[in-house]
Amino acid sequence: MSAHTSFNKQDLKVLLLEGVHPVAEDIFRQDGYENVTYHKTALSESELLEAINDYHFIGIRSRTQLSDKVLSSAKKLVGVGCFCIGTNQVDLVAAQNRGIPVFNAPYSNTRSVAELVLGEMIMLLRGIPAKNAAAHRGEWLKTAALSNEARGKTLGIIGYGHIGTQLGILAEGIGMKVRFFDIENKLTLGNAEQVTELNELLAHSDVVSLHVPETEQTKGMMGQSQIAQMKPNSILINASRGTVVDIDALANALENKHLAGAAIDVFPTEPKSNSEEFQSPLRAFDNVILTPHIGGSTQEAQENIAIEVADKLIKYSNNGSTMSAVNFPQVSLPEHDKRHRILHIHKNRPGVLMQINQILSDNDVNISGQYLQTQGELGYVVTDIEQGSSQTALEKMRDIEGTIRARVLY
Ligand SMILES: NC(=O)c1ccc[n+]([C@@H]2O[C@H](COP(=O)([O-])OP(=O)(O)OC[C@H]3O[C@@H](n4cnc5c(N)ncnc54)[C@H](O)[C@@H]3O)[C@@H](O)[C@H]2O)c1
Ligand SMILES: O=C(O)[C@H](O)COP(=O)(O)O
Repeated sequence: MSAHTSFNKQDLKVLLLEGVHPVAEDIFRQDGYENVTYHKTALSESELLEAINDYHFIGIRSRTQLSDKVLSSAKKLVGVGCFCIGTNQVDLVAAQNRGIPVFNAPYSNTRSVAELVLGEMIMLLRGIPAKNAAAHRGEWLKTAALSNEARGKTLGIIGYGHIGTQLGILAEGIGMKVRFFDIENKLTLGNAEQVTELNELLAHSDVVSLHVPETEQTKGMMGQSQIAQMKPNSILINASRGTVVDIDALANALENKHLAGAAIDVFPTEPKSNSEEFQSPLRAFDNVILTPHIGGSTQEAQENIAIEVADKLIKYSNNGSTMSAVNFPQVSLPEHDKRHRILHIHKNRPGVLMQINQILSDNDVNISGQYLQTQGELGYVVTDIEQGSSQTALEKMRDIEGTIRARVLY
């Protein structure tokens, strides 16, 4: 990674929230970013509105809401790092319109979620949560009623992505039959079987586990009628996003004993901090495992995420590379030692590249490398030039119609 950037790294301010693993702060500092502020908690909207204007980079997890309103106050913001998988807490379009790439860690905590769900599935099939709660109250529920082995049971996975596939393999390892529903045609791993109708999956699964992202289609996808389609005495697990399951419908199904149990890690509304009370109708049920959105919260996952996302933010800051940004044209860039690198982010419209090159030609600037990528409404041109009049060229490029932002690295 080049040690030279147009900004003095000491002047670039980094805000890390929600107790991201401390190795992220170490990585920034080791790369020369001395101005790092670390908070263990999320900031409220009003706190963010007050603070964010000072920062060039922000690192968050799933709690911090980077809305259009918050981003409009973030005048200096260069990049956002979601130190998690989900990016639904960020208004990605608003960030894109401001030329701010958003990075995440799409894989690092997936194994942790799959392992948790496997454990919950075994516990629920044996009726352990209810027996455990009763024992804590002094009751002795020694019975084999509604207590089953996982072997030979059917697991229905909804969303067969990074987590769903790993869960499928782990479940097959203990002798379960795995079926899945996904909107895409997926390569099946092990002996898993893809089904084309959600209702069919629901009707024949002993355990249904959700691993979809939060989208318009997945919001409320497990409502009253879908839960009613589930096999009597089956189990529902949700460690994806809280909006995917209708909690009141689930509570009804548990109340009338249609389901044998559930494990829920994510909720439509979650406490903003560990000191806020957790409210949910599911608290009434001993046969429900309730966890505070910790599917990906293991030491291993959090450290790997911190390394991955901090590296992506630093690479973008130092080098302009946007590989794996979720809302931005992706450009993988070589080092630019001994050259100046101009980054030009603009609205995707014809003629911008031509104007950039005209400016360089008019200023006798020799291009040594050029990269263009577009995504939707956004265009990103990176031009490596021989050292010299990059600042003059940059000023002129900023005047090109449709320019969102431009900066030079040297
Ligand atoms: N509880 C936690 O702490 C925790 C941790 C990590 C991830 N998550 C959540 O889990 C989700 C899944 O993670 P992943 O890494 O497996 O994601 P992924 O993108 O690898 O897989 C998601 C899968 O869902 C499928 N899908 C999308 N919409 C669908 C729909 N309407 N119906 C059926 N399938 C659909 C996609 O095609 C894809 O195969 C994340 O988006 C995140 O919200 C939660
Ligand atoms: O999107 C994710 O990776 C999970 O929901 C975990 O979020 P967290 O970092 O807030 O625990």
